[in-house]
Amino acid sequence: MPLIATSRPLPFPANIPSRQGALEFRHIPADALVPEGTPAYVSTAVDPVTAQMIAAFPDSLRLIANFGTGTDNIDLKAARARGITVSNTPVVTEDTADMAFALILAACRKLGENERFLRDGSWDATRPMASMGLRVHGQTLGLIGFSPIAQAVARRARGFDMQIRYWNRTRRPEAEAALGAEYVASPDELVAGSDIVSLHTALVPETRHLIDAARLARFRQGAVMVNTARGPLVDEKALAEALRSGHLAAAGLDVFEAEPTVDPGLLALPNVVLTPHIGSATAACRTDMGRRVIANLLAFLENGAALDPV
Ligand SMILES: NC(=O)c1ccc[n+]([C@@H]2O[C@H](COP(=O)([O-])OP(=O)(O)OC[C@H]3O[C@@H](n4cnc5c(N)ncnc54)[C@H](O)[C@@H]3O)[C@@H](O)[C@H]2O)c1
Repeated sequence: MPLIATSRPLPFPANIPSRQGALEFRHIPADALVPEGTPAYVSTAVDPVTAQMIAAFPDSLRLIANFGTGTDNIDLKAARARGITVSNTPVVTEDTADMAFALILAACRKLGENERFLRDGSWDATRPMASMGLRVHGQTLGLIGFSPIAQAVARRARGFDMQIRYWNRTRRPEAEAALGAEYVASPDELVAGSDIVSLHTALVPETRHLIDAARLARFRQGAVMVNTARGPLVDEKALAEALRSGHLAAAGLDVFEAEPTVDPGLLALPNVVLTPHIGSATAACRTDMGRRVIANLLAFLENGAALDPV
């Protein structure tokens, strides 16, 4: 019966058969030793798998199956050095794109702020022009990164008659033509020419603080920024300042620099919509992700190759 260590208790069914017998999932806390003989470790995107943990894994452990798409929680270099395969669950694209679009709409149309007015009894049909929301349809959408999620956002934006521009470290002519998107050569040029900017790059050392104070200064006056990718892509303190000064009209954030802590400066602002990293948090998507973790485990245990190696 293969023992599969997990970084937290996971609601997997008890009797998943494999050629080596039913899989037995057992939560092993980060500071405890994974037993010898364990072939795989399942992590979730919010549980760090550090170099120290990887060094302490038994020699039998050959696969880290991440329950999530982003693998920045795992020290990939340390895994590679020990010859451990890492897999992910790239089945969250459409749900996360829905979330990015929900944040675009919520930030531009001030959904959070307006709902708070209604709930606290301040319904006021005569509110001044300055408190009005921003138009979404027909605006210019700038995508930072042309990842699968970015392209799914672009498909939605077409239905809103938006002009789509993107910057990616590699130009993607085919996807660009299919989506009617315009390639822009630098992030600075992209933010300077977009009404709404949405972030979609992976978090790697080169993309940390891709959006810092200097780049925020290049955004259009009154622009909107949405981040459903990873918090550390943005210098949160600089973003809070840009929102406080009004240089940015609004933001929508699903991810944060030090989750689950949110910068108090952001919490204090009315013009930012904040959600607790729920890009993939639909019941259907989480079910798909769980199935994909199991499919990766079985493929690896039975055929020696994961379906979704990173
Ligand atoms: N909010 C959520 O719940 C949620 C859900 C899924 C994914 N995500 C995040 O969304 C983002 C996009 O995910 P995805 O699956 O579409 O794509 P991905 O994670 O495969 O990222 C690919 C993108 O990152 C860019 N990239 C990689 N290395 C780079 C570098 N050194 N410099 C510049 N760009 C670089 C690539 O060019 C590409 O555009 C990721 O950050 C991912 O972690 C968030």
